[in-house]
Amino acid sequence: MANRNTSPSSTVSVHSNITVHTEKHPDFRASSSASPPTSTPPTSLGDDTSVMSELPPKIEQVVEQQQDEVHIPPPSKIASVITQSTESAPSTPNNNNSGRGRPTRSSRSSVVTYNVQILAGTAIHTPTKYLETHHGNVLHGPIDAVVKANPSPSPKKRRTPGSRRNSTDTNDPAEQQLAAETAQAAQRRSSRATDLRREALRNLSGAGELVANAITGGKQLVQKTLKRSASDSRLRSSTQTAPPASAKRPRTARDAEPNDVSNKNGGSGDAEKEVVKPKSKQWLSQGLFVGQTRGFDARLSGSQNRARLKSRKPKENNTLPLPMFTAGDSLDSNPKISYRDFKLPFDVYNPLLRKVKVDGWTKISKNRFIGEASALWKREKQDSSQCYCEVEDGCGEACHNRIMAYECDASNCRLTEDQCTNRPFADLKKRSKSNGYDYGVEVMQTEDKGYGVRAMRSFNPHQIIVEYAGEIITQDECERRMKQVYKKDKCYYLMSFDNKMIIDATRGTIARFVNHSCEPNCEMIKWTVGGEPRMALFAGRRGIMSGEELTYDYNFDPFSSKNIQECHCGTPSCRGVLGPKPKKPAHEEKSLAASLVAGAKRKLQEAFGGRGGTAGSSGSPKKRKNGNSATTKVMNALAQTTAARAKAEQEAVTHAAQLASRQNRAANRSKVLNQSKRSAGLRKTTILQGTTTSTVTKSSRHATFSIRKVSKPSTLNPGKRVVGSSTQRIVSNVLKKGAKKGLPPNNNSAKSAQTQERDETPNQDEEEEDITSGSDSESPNITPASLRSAHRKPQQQRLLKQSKLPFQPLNLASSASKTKKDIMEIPDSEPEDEIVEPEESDEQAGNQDLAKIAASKLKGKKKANAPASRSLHKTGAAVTKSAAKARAKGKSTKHT
Ligand SMILES: C[S@@+](CC[C@H](N)C(=O)[O-])C[C@H]1O[C@@H](n2cnc3c(N)ncnc32)[C@H](O)[C@@H]1O
Repeated sequence: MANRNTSPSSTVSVHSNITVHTEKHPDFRASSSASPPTSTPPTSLGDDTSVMSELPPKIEQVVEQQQDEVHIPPPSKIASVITQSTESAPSTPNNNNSGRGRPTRSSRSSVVTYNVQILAGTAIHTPTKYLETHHGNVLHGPIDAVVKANPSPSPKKRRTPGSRRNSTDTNDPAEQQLAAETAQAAQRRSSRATDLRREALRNLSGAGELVANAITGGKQLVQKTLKRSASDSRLRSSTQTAPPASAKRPRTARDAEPNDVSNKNGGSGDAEKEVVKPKSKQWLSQGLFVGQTRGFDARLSGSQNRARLKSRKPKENNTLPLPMFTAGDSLDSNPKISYRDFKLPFDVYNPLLRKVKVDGWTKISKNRFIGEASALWKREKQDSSQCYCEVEDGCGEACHNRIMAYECDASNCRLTEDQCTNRPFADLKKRSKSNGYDYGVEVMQTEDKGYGVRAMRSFNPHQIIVEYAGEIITQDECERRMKQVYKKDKCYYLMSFDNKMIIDATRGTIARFVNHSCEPNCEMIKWTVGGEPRMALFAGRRGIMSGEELTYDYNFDPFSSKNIQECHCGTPSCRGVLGPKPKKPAHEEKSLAASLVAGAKRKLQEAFGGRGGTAGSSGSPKKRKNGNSATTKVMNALAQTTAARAKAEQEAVTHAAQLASRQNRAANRSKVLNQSKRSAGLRKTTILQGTTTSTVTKSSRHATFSIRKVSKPSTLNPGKRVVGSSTQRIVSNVLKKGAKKGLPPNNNSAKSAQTQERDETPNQDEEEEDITSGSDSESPNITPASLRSAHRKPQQQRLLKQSKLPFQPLNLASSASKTKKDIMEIPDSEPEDEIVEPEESDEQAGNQDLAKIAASKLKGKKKANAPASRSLHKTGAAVTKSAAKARAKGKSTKHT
């Protein structure tokens, strides 16, 4: 026993304390080791010597025989035997000292303990593998039958799973296991009985007859039990070579395969063949759908259906194969196919909503006024917006409301809810009523930014994601909370809102958890919904993929340096802190159009308020407050203005040159025309013949061609004094007078002036008098382009802008007055350019006039600038008023 093998594979029991000599049938050695580790605890008996060695050889033989026959006595009988033996035990010499407290070794060994589970065969925790190893070779039944069934057992050979399968001839592992377990249970019961019997024998070693009787009785009992168990069909089937599984019909042909093979190899014949035959599907032989295939169309005839079936192409499989099974293979097998990256939907790769529980977050879904905020909130209606979109537009990108960040509703949009696509907050409301994936965001735990929010679905570019709502508080309340309530907090949920109020989302929507990023994927935008401002998080221009963390740029105002926080957004352009966005240089910020508008404004200021943008900007307290950035802005603006001015000057010069060449060409043409017309003896020419020839010639040209064209200042030839009393001069006079009277310039006066001109009054004084008298005689022929163009204020502005002349509102009067002056400056050498190319439109004509003015202005820029502004103020009430208005406007703009 000292060298006893205690390993689990040992065939010697360490618990039963019985060593059975099994020379005859070494295979049976294992039967004594049936008791698992949890069975009867070891006693001190037999540590040195085998009990069996003390047994008389006769008894040992009996035991051997008993074992060979594998009789299992019922436990109750055995117990009675054991009781008897223990009762008789004190009479044995080993128990002599029982009266002195601790009993002797041998007496202690006689105290039998039982493991009821083992005895009942319900101890299922013994590893099956262990049991298989040790009890697989136990045979059951009468010896004769066993010997018959196993004529030449190979005692040393261990059973492998393969060999076991061969012996059972089944492939169903469940059934194999069931059979094995049943067999093992039976073995356990039998071996336990044997063990107990042996123990009983050992205990009764000195009991002589009693023992012999007991054994005999026990033998009978065991035999009876064995017979009973042999009659049990399950036990019987477990010991038979044919597996119990074979009784069952296999479900598939594959299941049946091994049996088929065994049949081919001389298996058990036709009966078994039938057993392995797979189930055949039962088809309907009657009823409505008999004979119809899946694609059968009842409207077609049989042959048509067949033809259709034949012609049908195999359906293309559009289902996305799961990448974990196929993507790799596909990539390897077909390198020609190009694949694109994709992401699985959030609910596929992350199917469960993660409910992160956040302490101290009271969720509210609507803005709530707190304290004074409600009283101080300005309730007057916000600026309204209206859209005029058509149904086809659907309030798309061009929708006025959308551009102005106003939500469309019945009051400001003609489209219905279904037609209009500019109702983000209404959409959000709908979404919030559906499931979590529709709503689309959830709180997550980030690595180093605390909580965050991630998308559980994809969002289109600029689609609304979630509203930022909370408590609306005043600035005072905000300061109080910062100092008192949130003193120790690291995270703030405060956001500037409308009416100088603040949204505190400490109690608010999930949007409060959205973290900052210097390269964000969302934007926080204020919208006007039903006349009220509301903040919401919108997807950026790239849109959002499911699973992405949502971020926006806080443009954070830390209030004090104490609150400056380190940024962990980890983007390449991270600014390092949760600070405000650096201001972009003005030229980057503004579009070309915006800068042009700004330039025009500046010029307005120059014209009305003083020279240069610096003075204007310095007057702005707001800009002064802004410090460096404001200065930079002004400097940039100045640089821009200078550059634009230089460019415009260049353009004006070019334009003037073009005009000059055009005029030359026109003059040449007119010479030819004049010659032919002179010969025709025109009336006007005759009238004017009393004056100088040259005058006649020229005036006749005027008379002939200038009825419509003369109005252009450029067409006037100031070199000819007589002709100097041209329409323009008259117009300017009329306008001047009108302006002096405080009258707005009107076409009538201009027209009357031209009517006068039509009469070709030779004397300028006369002319002027006539004009003063204000003859209103109208001529349908007189619609001078110059008058129309002169009335086109924007046109003038544009040209003036080009020429960089100071802006002149109601420029008509001043330009007219100056025209007169300018005309005087134009040298005589300028020929009859009044005969303008007939193909030119009125507008072009006007342009040319103004361009000419511009060109002449450029000649003496300094000179021109100063009187211009002066004349502006002098020109008349209308001008003064508008100038004052414009100036006031410019100033007020600065101050806001
Ligand atoms: C509106 S809360 C955002 C939710 C916050 N992470 C939380 O756990 O409740 C703003 C606070 O989040 C933290 N935070 C947000 N974005 C961050 C970033 N990019 N880096 C570091 N901290 C950030 C800052 O502490 C900040 O005060």
